[in-house]
Amino acid sequence: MSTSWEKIPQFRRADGPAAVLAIGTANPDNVVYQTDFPDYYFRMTKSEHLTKLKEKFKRICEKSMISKRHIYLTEEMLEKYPNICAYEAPSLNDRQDIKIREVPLLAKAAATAAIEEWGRPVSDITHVIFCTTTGVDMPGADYRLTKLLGLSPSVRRVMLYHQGCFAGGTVLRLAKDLAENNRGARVLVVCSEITVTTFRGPCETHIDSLVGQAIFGDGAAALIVGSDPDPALEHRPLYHLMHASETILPGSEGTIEGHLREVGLHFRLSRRVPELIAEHVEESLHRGLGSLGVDGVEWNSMFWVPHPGGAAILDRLEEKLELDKDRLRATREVLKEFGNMSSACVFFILDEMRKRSAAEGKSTTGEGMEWGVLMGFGPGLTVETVVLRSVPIDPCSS
Ligand SMILES: CC(=O)CC(=O)SCCNC(=O)CCNC(=O)[C@H](O)C(C)(C)COP(=O)(O)OP(=O)(O)OC[C@H]1O[C@@H](n2cnc3c(N)ncnc32)[C@H](O)[C@@H]1OP(=O)(O)O
Repeated sequence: MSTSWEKIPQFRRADGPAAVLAIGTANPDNVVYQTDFPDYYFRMTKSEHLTKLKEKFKRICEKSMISKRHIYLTEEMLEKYPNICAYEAPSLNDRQDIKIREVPLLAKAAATAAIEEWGRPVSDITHVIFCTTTGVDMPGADYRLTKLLGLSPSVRRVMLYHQGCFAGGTVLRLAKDLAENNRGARVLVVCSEITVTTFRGPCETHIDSLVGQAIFGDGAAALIVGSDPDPALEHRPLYHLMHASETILPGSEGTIEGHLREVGLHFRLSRRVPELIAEHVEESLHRGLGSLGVDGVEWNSMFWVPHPGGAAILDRLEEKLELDKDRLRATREVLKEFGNMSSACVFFILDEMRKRSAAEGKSTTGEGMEWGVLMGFGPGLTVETVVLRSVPIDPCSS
């Protein structure tokens, strides 16, 4: 049987830009408070004798601007896995067993919340993008999530392992391309991060690892992304994805690295990271906005969603861009309540921002502003920049 090209249905692009149609988040139940954490951490890792190091850790925790974090590993679990509490002991098998099971479960909780807000059946999801820093496996966490949610076996999946904190921007960049190039596509995007692979005891000569112990937390966020929302079936979109780009910062090689070993994931974090990000941030912003023909923007007239890698990064950004204190309010709130949840963080901020904007009677989902920017920072040093356009808030719907 022969088919002529003319008879094959034409695949069409969407008319409008991709948009975030719903957001859901989830965290493990176990909460650690930053004020108690130095005592807890040095006790659990049997490191009480390292008194000077503990004092330094206290200083880092105090300056982190974090009040609490959700962490999957409880005291009971840590007692069961002494090698996870050591600085360097073979522990990858135990870590992997936990992550392979728990990362998709946390993702399911966030995805379920997003799908519920979206309001359409799971059978309408056409694509899945799953992102997690660790827990690499075959078939992957994307496969497990597909099964857990009962998605179509033919849903088109993309799995991103081991990217790090910039990947909140990466998944949006991919989702935008998928949604805009496949008319009717509805992309479930999930970032699920659990610190089981990075938790380890302290080491006097590896203070950057200690910084990681003070700032990383666990959480998952899910979005539904699609173009041309159907008003009969879907709510108004929350944010339009107008432009997405990625770049490696010059002179930044080796400043953030993560190496997977028998002992888990070892992090390298240079003190130069906040300064490097601030030094180059305007280049990324001009590239993104310039591509849209938007020029001469006053930075305080935009809404901001930078990955809160650490308090110092936010401080340097504020200084460099001369941002008013209010501009990073949602970002600082997420850092305070959850810590650095790697790729998932930026979506917690979007969620916080749109809810707060509605609660405070702002005219748009972007704190009353029209244009905004979401930025991911991570290993490389890689920067993802996504230009967003907010959506008017219907005063009758809040
Ligand atoms: C995982 C990914 O892919 C992406 C990521 O998000 S990676 C994480 C990115 N985050 C960062 O790079 C952290 C940025 N840093 C910070 O937020 C802050 O420096 C901090 C909260 C850690 C400390 O706050 P601060 O205001 O800078 O306090 P500061 O007094 O300078 O530092 C506290 C102590 O930590 C030490 N310290 C801070 N950063 C350090 C680093 N990267 N390496 C080693 N030591 C460090 C300081 O030397 C200092 O020690 P002393 O008290 O003995 O002098």
